[in-house]
Amino acid sequence: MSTISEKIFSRASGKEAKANEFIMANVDYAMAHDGTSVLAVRSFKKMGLEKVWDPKRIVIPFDHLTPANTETTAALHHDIREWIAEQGIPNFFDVGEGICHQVLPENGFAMPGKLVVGADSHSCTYGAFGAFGTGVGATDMSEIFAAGKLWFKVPETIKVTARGKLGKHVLAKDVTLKTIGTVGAAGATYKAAEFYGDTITDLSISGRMTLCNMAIEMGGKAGIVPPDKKTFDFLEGRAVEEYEPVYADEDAEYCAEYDIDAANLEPQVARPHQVDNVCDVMEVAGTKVDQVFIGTCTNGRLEDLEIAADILKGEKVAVRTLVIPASRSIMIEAIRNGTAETLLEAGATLGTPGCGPCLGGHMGVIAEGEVCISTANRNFRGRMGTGGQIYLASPVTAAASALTGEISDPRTV
Ligand SMILES: CC(C)[C@H](C(=O)O)[C@@H](O)C(=O)O
Ligand code: SF4
Repeated sequence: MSTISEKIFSRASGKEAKANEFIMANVDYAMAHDGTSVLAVRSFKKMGLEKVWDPKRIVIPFDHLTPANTETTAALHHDIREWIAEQGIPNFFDVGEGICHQVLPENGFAMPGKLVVGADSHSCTYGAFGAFGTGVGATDMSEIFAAGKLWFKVPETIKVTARGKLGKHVLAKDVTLKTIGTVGAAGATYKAAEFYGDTITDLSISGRMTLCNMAIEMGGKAGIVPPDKKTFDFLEGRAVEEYEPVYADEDAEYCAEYDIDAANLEPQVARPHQVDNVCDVMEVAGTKVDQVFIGTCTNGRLEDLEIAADILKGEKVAVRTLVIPASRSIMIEAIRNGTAETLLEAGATLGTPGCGPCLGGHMGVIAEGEVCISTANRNFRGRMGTGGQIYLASPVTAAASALTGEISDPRTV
């Protein structure tokens, strides 16, 4: 009677692991990006260590401040590149390759049953592939760099079941926001979430990534979709090693259960400044926006860009609209299939694959008093610029709002 998390931690610790126990687990893959690797490497060096435990199991994408925005960032990038070369870490993805949470799955590091730990809170994205993906701080990451293991408290698990076919212009992001609105921003603190129901199995891999990506926004340690044929097809020729899918037992114990009625779901929006401040789009329709941002590890995939392009085709945006593909390969595909051209012709700006203005780093921060509707995962006060207001929504709601210059229900434009 075990949950997916208990099974993954049992394998990773070499002993039967049960919720609330403390265990030492072997990490399958460890990720740090340009933002956090700096601190992890500093702490690693402080321990007086020379070589990392296993260079092949470390993945470092540069995505947060890329291309470098200041001389300080450029110098940090420079130092980390040197350390990566010194350590012989083969899985280094430099400026322009994309956002860590897109780069790892695309390159086959997120696999069913694996323990994938990242020095970034949205590492829960890897749960879309049936992995236990979770974020840790940079100091914890330095321990993993050193020894390949870390202690964990095995989380309890909540079960979220979404049923019903999604209506027109209602997307994975709406299911995600509804789930967070229902569970609450702290409702799943230090718990894993397992996602079930026909709505979830019907989601594309991209949609499942959106859902798992935001598990941390309800406090979740992980968000996991049980792997199925879609997962295995995606991983075909991509997985970097063999993997063993893991499923929960019928009588696994859940600490809470939630049901989401997806059939009657309206497009959702999270209002400033909390991710669980969720409502139907109609409640905020008409709110004037200054900027639209389509991108991030939540919604910067090809499917998201295509959905936006569908709405914007042959039209002109009414406000500045920034589109940032989540990875190089997504950008290439968007160029190849005409999506990029459609977006550019509609007046959107296309940015280098990476995090962009998501956390207020650069490339599209907003001014005091400005409003941005964004496809990202966080709308905290000041995140995209002090005094700015962020509304979170799906790519189709964001694109519809770009057309009108105000928050709009995509079913009405
Ligand atoms: C910079 C990084 C530590 C941070 C995170 O952990 O999530 C960032 O990616 C974010 O989304 O706020
Ligand atoms: S896109 Fe945003 S949420 Fe995702 S890793 Fe980058 S900064 Fe964090």
